Amino acid sequence: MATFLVEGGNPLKGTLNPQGAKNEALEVICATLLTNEDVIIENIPEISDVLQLMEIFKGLGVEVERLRKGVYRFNAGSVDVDYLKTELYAKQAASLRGSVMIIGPLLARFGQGFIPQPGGDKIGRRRIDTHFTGLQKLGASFLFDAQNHWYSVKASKLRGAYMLLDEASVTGTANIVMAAVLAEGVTTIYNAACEPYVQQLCKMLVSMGARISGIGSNLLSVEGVSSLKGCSHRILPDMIEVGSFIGLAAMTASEITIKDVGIEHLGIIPESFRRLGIKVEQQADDLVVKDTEHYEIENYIDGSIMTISDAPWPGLTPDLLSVFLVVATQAKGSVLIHQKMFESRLFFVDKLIDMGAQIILCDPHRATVIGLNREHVLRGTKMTSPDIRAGIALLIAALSAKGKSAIDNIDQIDRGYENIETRLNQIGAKITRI
Ligand SMILES: CC(=O)N[C@H]1[C@@H](OP(=O)(O)OP(=O)(O)OC[C@H]2O[C@@H](n3ccc(=O)[nH]c3=O)[C@H](O)[C@@H]2O)O[C@H](CO)[C@@H](O)[C@@H]1O
Ligand SMILES: C=C(OP(=O)(O)O)C(=O)O
Repeated sequence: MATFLVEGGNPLKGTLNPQGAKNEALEVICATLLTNEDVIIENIPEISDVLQLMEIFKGLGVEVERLRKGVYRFNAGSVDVDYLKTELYAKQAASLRGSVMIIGPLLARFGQGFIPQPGGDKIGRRRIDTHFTGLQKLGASFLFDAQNHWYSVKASKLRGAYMLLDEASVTGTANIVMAAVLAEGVTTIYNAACEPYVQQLCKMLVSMGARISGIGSNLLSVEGVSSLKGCSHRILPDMIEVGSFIGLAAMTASEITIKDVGIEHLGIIPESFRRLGIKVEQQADDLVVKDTEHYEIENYIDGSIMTISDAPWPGLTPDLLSVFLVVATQAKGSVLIHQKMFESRLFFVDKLIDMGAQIILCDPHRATVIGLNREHVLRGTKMTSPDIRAGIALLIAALSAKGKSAIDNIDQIDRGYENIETRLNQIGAKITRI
């Protein structure tokens, strides 16, 4: 397991280019299984989760060709479904969350799909019931092998159906849509997730010949077609990385320009940082963060303490709450961070408290942060990255801290941020990978 050694306290200045979105990449790569024609995808982040998914695809017999950095050709003309029964597949699929999304397309095209308990962040219970109830509605039979933690689906034919999802699951909606595009008849999905990742997936499917309406809403209608063709698709900038960079600039009191952010796809994210008092200026499609020596958290109109909480899109993504939390530690004022979706994502605050932050962990879902207004800078320390987003939050804390820090288990950060130390060192950070 690699470690980052971080020398904190250096001001950063310059421009950062966000990578392509991890969660969109995982969805659209899975969608390439739906056609026997070439699909070209641009702006793929070359991060460990995505590279691991590509390894699974190669095992399945999919041609995966790197045309140039971030641009890949996929051809699923011949797929060896028996690969799903190998031990290697079980190991690979269990290492990332995104692997769960091969089920829908494989079921649609080959009548079967298997998946072991998917991996991803260990941030609390992560049920996948919604995926399977949706696929069952389309006519699939479902089996769960509780002893080996294997989920499997089978269907000789899928038929469109109406369904009201029990929760707006992001990967669940993706799986169901990918199955429905090749089902016979119309599928209506109510309470669908509509994060930009899902919107982008649907747009790519439409360019492959699928018929989907309601894209961007929580009511999707999919009229099944008999086959899909190839297409070219470009992945959006990673909104979580954009948010992480806003947090980094504020916390280190730096001036950073974040280029080509895809502003219209960021939803409530920039405004939520502004509510912490951070000046986030829009210049064309760039965001500029500056003058962050002091930033003051807003209160509600009645004077009470503000809450920053997550919600399904267009609410605030849960994947940025760790960054909001760390940024609040140097603000003026107090805020309640309420992570509603996941129950084990806030425990990393212990490390921030060791560094001198004033945080009360109220319960596994809620933490109150009392901002220090830079009257005391954080102190460098030794820490471990428990998950991808706590990892980046700890890296931001270490970069703002006085003295040296060591962050272990940075493989977690590598899951979602490409060459992060190289990119941050280019604008003045001092991070060494050992
Ligand atoms: C690979 C990928 O794309 N991962 C993302 C995806 O995970 P994933 O698709 O696994 O997450 P889900 O959307 O299924 O659910 C996330 C969590 O929120 C809960 N939940 C969800 C919807 C809802 O209306 N109410 C509710 O409580 C679920 O029970 C679960 O605990 O979406 C999550 C929620 O944005 C993100 O954190 C993950 O980064
Ligand atoms: C929770 C996340 O990822 P995953 O769903 O892949 O574990 C994340 O990206 O913050």
